[in-house]
Amino acid sequence: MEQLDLTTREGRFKHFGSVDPIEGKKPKEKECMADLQSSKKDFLFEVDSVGINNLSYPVVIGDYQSVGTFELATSLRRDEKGINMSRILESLETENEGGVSLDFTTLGNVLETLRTRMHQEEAEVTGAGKWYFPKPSPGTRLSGMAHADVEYALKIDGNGVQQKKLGMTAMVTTLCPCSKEISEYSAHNQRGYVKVLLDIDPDAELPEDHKEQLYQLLEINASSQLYPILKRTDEKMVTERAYENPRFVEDLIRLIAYDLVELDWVKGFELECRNEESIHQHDAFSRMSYQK
Ligand SMILES: Nc1nc2c(ncn2[C@@H]2O[C@H](COP(=O)(O)OP(=O)(O)OP(=O)(O)O)[C@@H](O)[C@H]2O)c(=O)[nH]1
Repeated sequence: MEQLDLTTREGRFKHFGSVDPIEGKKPKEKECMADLQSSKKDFLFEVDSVGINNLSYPVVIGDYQSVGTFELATSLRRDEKGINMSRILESLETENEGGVSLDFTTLGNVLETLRTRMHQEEAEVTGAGKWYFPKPSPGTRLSGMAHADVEYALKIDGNGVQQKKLGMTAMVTTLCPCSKEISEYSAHNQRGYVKVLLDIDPDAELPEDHKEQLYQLLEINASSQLYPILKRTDEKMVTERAYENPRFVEDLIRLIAYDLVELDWVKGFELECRNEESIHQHDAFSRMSYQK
């Protein structure tokens, strides 16, 4: 039995079962290693998308750093076995300046680098994260940090941008019109989630304040809005505003859809409203899609 020195880390590791590495027969230098991914023959099909997802990576959204989640991929030709996946992260790193800026220009740069380094025709990315921004209360104008979830999706090929999508999920207040109508007092209300995925015209000029525009039209059509800081005077305002503007999930989705159709940089959209019902254990939802 080997006498182990438990005062050293090496000794403790062996004591707990670690073994020495073997000499091995396979090459250790990169030039001598098999490169399976790059092997060429007829692999039966081309592949639409191959890459990585569920990647957590720092992002900058607006004025703040945030935690991003990414999916990045390229197409793959029929005569190639695989892609060199390490180049995906290398491409993302080229735009890392205290996080990757979540906007179409920066993501476009990442995709151009990726497409070139990977020698593939198409490249695509979806980057999502929480966008933080200051939001003042409706009466006292006291500002606190609010947030909405945003998603930028881009797909390019040798001819330029193929697909450009902008997603957002915002939280709102909805007050039930039926409950208001039938009850002697009060009306049940709840926190609602409005989720939109916009198909953006690649040729149109995307306004600088597109996030703000989108957030505003998602929440302004609801019964009332959510605020970080509310004093009593503010609380009275939002309570009464909700009572004055009752909305079913059906009302909300139609009112938002009207505003979205009016945006000239939007080609189409998928929209969902979901209420976490305060009088049920289940939720209520409405969903629609629209192409101009
Ligand atoms: N294609 C492919 N790669 C995978 C898969 N699973 C893991 N990998 C990756 O294989 C990568 C290593 O391969 P490459 O990126 O091709 O490394 P390399 O050939 O030394 O890189 P280059 O010098 O850029 O050619 C690692 O980043 C792994 O994440 C898979 O299912 N398919």
